[in-house]
Amino acid sequence: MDIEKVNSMDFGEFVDVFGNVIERCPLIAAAVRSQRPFSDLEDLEQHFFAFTDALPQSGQEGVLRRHPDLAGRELQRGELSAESRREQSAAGLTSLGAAERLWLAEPNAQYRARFGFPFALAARLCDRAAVPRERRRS
Ligand SMILES: NC(=O)NC1NC(=O)NC1=O
Repeated sequence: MDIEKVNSMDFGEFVDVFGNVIERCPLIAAAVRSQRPFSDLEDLEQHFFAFTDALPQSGQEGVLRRHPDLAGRELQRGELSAESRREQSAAGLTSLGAAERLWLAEPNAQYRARFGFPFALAARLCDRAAVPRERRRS
């Protein structure tokens, strides 16, 4: 994507395109847009990092709370964002059987009960093909 194009996007278009860079937090994209112009896409990415890093702990926990559980209810109900669906699919979570889903539901619930937000990880990195050969366990 061309950075000139990004810098010239109006508010609605920018939030449409980048509103889910931080899962279900279009407000962050709206705030980042105010920091235009960006020198390139890496610069744009750095602004998202800087914004989320600068949030107080309560804000960062709020961001985590917006994440759907891995292989959770939203997936079953078809309510994942396109990005989450792609990520969970890359990790094989969209094709689990009922027993495997149940097996994951328990630790998900325990984690949420203990910390107050869902267990979250970059599911797409769980795709074996995305892990460099030398870092694979088996
Ligand atoms: N809970 C959690 O990690 N959710 C997710 N992670 C990810 O990469 N996509 C998700 O939906």
